[in-house]
Amino acid sequence: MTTAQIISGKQVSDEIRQNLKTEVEGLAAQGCVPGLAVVLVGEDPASQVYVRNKAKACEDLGFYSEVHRLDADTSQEDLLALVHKLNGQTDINGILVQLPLPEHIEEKAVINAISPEKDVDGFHPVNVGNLVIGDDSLLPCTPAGVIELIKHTGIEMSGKHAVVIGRSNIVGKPVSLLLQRENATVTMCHSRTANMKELTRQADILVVAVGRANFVDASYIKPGAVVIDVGINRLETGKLAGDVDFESASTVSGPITPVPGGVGPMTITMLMKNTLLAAKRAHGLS
Ligand SMILES: Nc1nc(=O)c2c([nH]1)NC[C@@H]1CN(c3ccc(C(=O)N[C@@H](CCC(=O)O)C(=O)O)cc3)C=[N+]21
Ligand SMILES: [Mg+2]
Repeated sequence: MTTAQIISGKQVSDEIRQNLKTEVEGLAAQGCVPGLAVVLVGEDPASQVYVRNKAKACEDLGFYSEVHRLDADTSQEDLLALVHKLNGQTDINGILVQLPLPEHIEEKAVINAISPEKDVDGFHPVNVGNLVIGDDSLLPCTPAGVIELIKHTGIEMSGKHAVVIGRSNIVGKPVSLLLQRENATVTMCHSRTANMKELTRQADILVVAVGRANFVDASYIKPGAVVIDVGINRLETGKLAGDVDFESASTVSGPITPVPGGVGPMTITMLMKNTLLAAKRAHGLS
């Protein structure tokens, strides 16, 4: 039976968005309206949903937004030309090119083409470098959302053992850096880690980003540990599953995120927060 506290990403997200909305109203009076451009190449159904959610979030918050839907066979050259155009548009403060891109397009070339000041995904090498150094940067959205959710539990990160499963550039690596920034002691596990359970069972905070449905069950978890599930796996049944087997894990864990309704909504909220920050910087207001 689940006795664990469920961390509602939806609820935390709504609270943050309410604050962002208030700030946007104040900025509008100063002639600053945050603008986000979302670029989608091809017709991946999951991407369509995310892009729609992002456009809706913009509308709810009073942002200006543009959605550019390009054919799956769009050339890299044409995509880069659009990015350059958006870099030059003063009504656009944030640019997000939805990943993954079709195989004939080199993702790195596209990410590198986005102005670091408009890189609201936090994927550009300049922003990644600033994150590593600890300088001001636009933080990657999912990792920033994970930290917000942990903060929301009220559980102190400083001095705690945080274990991250996964070492991707978009989640595992940056979330490890952010946890360190919060003074946690961080262990990173990945597919070649030999004694994974031994490590995860020592975790006061466990962040799971492996991309495998229901990979982590109760046997990985120290009683009372905070568990953050970054996984979004679409099952054959059409249902969404996390990387954590919630039913099992929540019998031993402390506060734990569900999927859906956990990290996902926070990712979009952090995107909005980054776009607002980029807009303020562009207007010399931050
Ligand atoms: N350049 C780029 N930046 C991204 O941030 C990016 C991307 N590409 N490609 C795809 C992934 C995935 N992603 C999600 C965002 C929100 C939810 C989300 O809102 N999930 C809801 C459920 C949505 C549903 O029902 O499918 C939830 O977990 O409650 C999920 C996934 C952003 N991504
Ligand atoms: Mg989630």
